[in-house]
Amino acid sequence: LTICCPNETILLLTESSVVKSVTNLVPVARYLHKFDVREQNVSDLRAGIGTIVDQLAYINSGEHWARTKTGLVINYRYICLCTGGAAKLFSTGENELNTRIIGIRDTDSVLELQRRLASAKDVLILGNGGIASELAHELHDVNVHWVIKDAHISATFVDPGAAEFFQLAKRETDQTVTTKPATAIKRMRYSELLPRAEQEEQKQSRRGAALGPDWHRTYDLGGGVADTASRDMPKIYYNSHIERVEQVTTGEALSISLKHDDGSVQRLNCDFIVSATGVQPRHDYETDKPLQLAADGGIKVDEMMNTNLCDVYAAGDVCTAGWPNGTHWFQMRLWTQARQMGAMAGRSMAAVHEGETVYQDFCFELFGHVTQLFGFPVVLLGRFNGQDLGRDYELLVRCTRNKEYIKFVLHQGRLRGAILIGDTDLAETCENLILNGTDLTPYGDDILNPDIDIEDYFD
Ligand SMILES: Cc1cc2nc3c(=O)[nH]c(=O)nc-3n(C[C@H](O)[C@H](O)[C@H](O)COP(=O)(O)OP(=O)(O)OC[C@H]3O[C@@H](n4cnc5c(N)ncnc54)[C@H](O)[C@@H]3O)c2cc1C
Ligand SMILES: NC(=O)C1=CN([C@@H]2O[C@H](COP(=O)(O)OP(=O)(O)OC[C@H]3O[C@@H](n4cnc5c(N)ncnc54)[C@H](OP(=O)(O)O)[C@@H]3O)[C@@H](O)[C@H]2O)C=CC1
Repeated sequence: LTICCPNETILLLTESSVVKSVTNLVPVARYLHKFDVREQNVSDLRAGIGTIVDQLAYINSGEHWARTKTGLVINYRYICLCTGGAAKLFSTGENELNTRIIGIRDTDSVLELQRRLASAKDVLILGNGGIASELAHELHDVNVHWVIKDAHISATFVDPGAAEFFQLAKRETDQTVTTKPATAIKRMRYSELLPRAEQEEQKQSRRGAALGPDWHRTYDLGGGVADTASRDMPKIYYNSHIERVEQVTTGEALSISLKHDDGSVQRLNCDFIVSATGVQPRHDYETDKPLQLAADGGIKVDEMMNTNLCDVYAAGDVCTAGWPNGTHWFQMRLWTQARQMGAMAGRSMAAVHEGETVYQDFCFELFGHVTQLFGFPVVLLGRFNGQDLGRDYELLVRCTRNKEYIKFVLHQGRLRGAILIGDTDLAETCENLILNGTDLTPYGDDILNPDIDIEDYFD
């Protein structure tokens, strides 16, 4: 907004004085970027943005004003809701036992994880997505029990072949605990700027922006078991779910009963559970007219990031894409998409303000995500796991043990998705092949022949 409307008043209302921004933005392909996320104090934000540290409590969209939790009333012309999400936690239904279940969302939740890890011998990770995969890779000096519903690890991101690649690499490459930078636990959270009175209150709801990429590089996630230096893969319980959680009568541990899909039951003990079981959109404020929500609880937005309320926009984890998904795009609650949606909302608000027309950004034509899993660079493109392609697709895989894993998803001879693990330099080629719909049938398996440089060939 500051770029599109440099002369307008722009106010950032945020419940925490720590805000996150993208830094070190590096293009990986035409529409793909990798970046770091840094925390900074809201007072250090660029000129042109006013800031108020307070919580949004109410929006009167008819009269264009909002009220904060401390009673401040703010008149606005346009408002964009970027209030993110909260960890969706597994619950035992018993409050006492639920105190032994934690989620990971923001800086404070990681500090809580560290606190519990310090004396833990056994920790259970529940879930098979981004956070669980990162914890499985980063936790050390503690017995990790990884409970997943699927037949392979990291199922929200990769297929069984890539999962096997990661597990082999973890076993075979030197995974001794790489000592973290000597710095003590780097408190990534500045001391709040709030008056003392509110500091107490703030402690109750100390929330902040979700952690985003590289969070685990800044924290030592070591447990309380004598230094077992190695970073073996956790003990994995496939096709399983938690059936019962009880307090072990003698002592502190939890007794967990797992039920496997084949009907068998297994028991284990742990000190606490990390529920890495997804995100629920967070909009704990009232509005004069009801916000239209999607089935997953997100605020429904159109391709211009409009909600159903006049001049009210939404972007990031709090919203759900309400427009017909492109052939190669679908929503995933990621920093990658939060950043793209925020930029789209800003351009959309500015266009309305200036009486101009703006079109949906091209980035919503193709799903792209750059990340790291188990220490490998990973690029996910298009329908990388055959999402919504039914059974009517074929896979072409090239794998070099502990070096690279490349999977092409081909539908009627055309590339529809790709998983690129390792330094493959194929991201831009795959972007083009997906977007151009090039018929690859004539090339057969040669398309992944390591002796043929397809980057040059299709350049
Ligand atoms: C552990 C973890 C690791 C992740 N790793 C990655 C990764 O490697 N790559 C990736 O692409 N994505 C990753 N993600 C996902 C990514 O962090 C989120 O998709 C992204 O942060 C969403 O951005 P957002 O701005 O929509 O929401 P958030 O980052 O959650 O920010 C929402 C902000 O709104 C504030 N807020 C909420 N309610 C109110 C209110 N009523 N009034 C005022 N302020 C309010 C919150 O305090 C927060 O500052 C990770 C998430 C987690 C939890
Ligand atoms: N490297 C990256 O890009 C990272 C991205 N993130 C993002 O941050 C957000 C939060 O991460 P995360 O919490 O891992 O969410 P994810 O959506 O990545 O994973 C949630 C996992 O929990 C499973 N699950 C959900 N409910 C239950 C349950 N009751 N019992 C057992 N398993 C359950 C899901 O299975 P199912 O899918 O079958 O429902 C899925 O495997 C996500 O949007 C994620 O994409 C987080 C970390 C790293």
